[in-house]
Amino acid sequence: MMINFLKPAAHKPSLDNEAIDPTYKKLRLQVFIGIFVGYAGYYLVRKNFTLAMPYLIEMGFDKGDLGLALSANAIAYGFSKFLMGGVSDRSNARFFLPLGLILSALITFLIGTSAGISSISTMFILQFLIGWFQGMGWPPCGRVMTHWFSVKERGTKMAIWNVAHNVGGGMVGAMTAYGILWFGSWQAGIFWFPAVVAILISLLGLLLIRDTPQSCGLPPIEKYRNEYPKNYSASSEKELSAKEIFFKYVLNNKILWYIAIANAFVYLVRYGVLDWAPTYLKDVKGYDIKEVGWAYSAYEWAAIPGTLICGWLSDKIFKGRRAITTMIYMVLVALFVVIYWKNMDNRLLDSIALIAIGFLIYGPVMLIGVQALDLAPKKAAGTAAGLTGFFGYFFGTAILANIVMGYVVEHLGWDWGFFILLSACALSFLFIAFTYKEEQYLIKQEKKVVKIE
Ligand SMILES: O=P(O)(O)OC[C@H](O)CO
Repeated sequence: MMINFLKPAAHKPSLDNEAIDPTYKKLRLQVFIGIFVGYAGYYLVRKNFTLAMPYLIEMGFDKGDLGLALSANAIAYGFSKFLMGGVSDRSNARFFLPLGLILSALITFLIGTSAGISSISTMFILQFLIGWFQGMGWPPCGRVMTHWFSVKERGTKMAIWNVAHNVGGGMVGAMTAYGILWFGSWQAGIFWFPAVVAILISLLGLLLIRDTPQSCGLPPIEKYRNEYPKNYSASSEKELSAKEIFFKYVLNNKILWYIAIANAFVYLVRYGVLDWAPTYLKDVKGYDIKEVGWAYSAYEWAAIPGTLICGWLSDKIFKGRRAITTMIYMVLVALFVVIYWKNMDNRLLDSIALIAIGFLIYGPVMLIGVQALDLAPKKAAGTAAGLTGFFGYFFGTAILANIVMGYVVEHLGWDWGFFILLSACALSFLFIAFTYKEEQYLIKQEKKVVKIE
């Protein structure tokens, strides 16, 4: 049974005609800022544990055991993004997003206590909880996006929103450094300071986010923008049951399965390159730790322009065709993976290759989320994106990028590791290509206008 305060916000009587446009404009900006700041906040309390690992190793904990505790984060996140996506689709985004953020922050705070780091099993459980509560972040953002922005705007708007996670992730390092300096302990810097800021951000999210336009006395976005996607009708505004969401609209949607499988391979490249970059650069190419750190953060910062350009291209140049945009990006990713692999003596070229991969890979990461939102009814949007997230994190990140790649590199060498990354580029291209035809149909249908009340 749904907890009462989390239920989707009730529709309000319509505002006067002249109030609709200014209110829509104001609230669209307001809810967008709410989900941007809110999702950046989620990344402040996402993987702080990785920053604490050197201190924990000094305290005598084993690297492998700490890695195991960390893996609980990605595994729980994968399951939660899908299952909590189902709950989010039937919840008020205004309360759901801040609730997950507060819970993530509280657990993060707890990890910073001596009880939180007392044993590997405690750390495993706390990492699992963090991953689980983190899964409550993306789906309400997807709900807000599909209810406040039309299909044609989503490439650009999602691209801008999507950089929130790079901004949040990028700020953790600086906050940690200042936190240690100001508060005098690594626990306070790594865990407590970001957790307190995340709680403040969750209050801001509560203040800014609104569930649906109808809950503010506004018409649905399709009517406001006069843009009606395939199969849209008045019944598209009805909240769905969990059974309808999972079995009618998500699990039997063949195209969503293709996208989800493609996402596993895209995430294999995202984390296969990122997580192994420090080891590869240090062990194979002889980089020192400072150079590795620079290359590592350049990969993340390059994501911001790369994502924005990708969203713009998919909306303006490819007219909403996400598949072809992703396919082009994945070919270019493969090209720079080859350069990153084969170049042995030019450090500038290494940096260019890593920046290019970071610039390019986050476009497909974002567009697959957009495609999932586009292909499901908006009342099932969070679950649809959650299915792709589950494949991305459980199979792509935890199993393939971390475990399989680690084993292959250890036993067969880096050439085989790169063979896996290139195969992932090819397979993501292939599975996205399967969605190309359906997307043409979707875009043609969008031109037909279906009148609703
Ligand atoms: O990997 P996630 O689930 O945090 O999502 C990151 C981006 O927002 C994907 O669109």
